[in-house]
Amino acid sequence: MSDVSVKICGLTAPDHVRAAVDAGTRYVGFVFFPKSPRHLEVASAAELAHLVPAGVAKVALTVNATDEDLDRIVANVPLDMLQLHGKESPDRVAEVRDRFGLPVMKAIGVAEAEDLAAINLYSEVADQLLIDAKPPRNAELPGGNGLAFDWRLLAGRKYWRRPWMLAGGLTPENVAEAIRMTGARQVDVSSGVESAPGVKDAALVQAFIDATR
Ligand SMILES: O=C(O)c1ccccc1N[C@@H]1O[C@H](COP(=O)(O)O)[C@@H](O)[C@H]1O
Repeated sequence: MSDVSVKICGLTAPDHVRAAVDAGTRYVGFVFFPKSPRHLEVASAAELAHLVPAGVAKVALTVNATDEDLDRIVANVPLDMLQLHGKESPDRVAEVRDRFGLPVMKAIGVAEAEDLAAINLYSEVADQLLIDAKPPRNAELPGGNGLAFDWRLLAGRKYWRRPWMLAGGLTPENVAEAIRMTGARQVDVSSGVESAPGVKDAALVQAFIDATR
């Protein structure tokens, strides 16, 4: 299970960044979605991004963002990747990738086997895929709900065409089992390392990363 890369998503304060970096994260995620308790204004995200050392990738998470939204984020926040976590079509993913010149990770919600078809579809246009639990109907947030899906759906299917991350309801307690069952080489967590919505807990962040090793 060595060399599993971790993304700690939804950092909202400088001490969150320090906790994630000190614990050995490979990616940090900044959320730009006003309904989320992890939402950041562009200026705050820029301040946090400047605390991230080289070697740790800075990811902007957006949901059905317009070009105007993305222009503002990309112009002001130093970034390494865009995470598209809404209902962006394959054409829109390709368009964002071309227009902004950054690698794009497309989130795919999974609840049942038929949802996996989207993985091949988006593999044509995205640089990475994030395989997350499908949000409940009428959920306020399309992710960050602390919900897991049935990891058995991914068992034996680890060789997708693109690098992928496992997400959804991961915690320090269950991440080792999730990696074992799915073969994931990258994992992403938000609410599972928080003491309250939007508040990352340094001990939980450390425990999560330790549990992936
Ligand atoms: O974290 C959020 O607030 C969020 C908002 C809107 C879309 C996605 C969001 N988070 C992403 O969802 C995964 C899973 O979250 P969790 O670990 O189950 O809480 C998270 O890693 C983010 O990439």
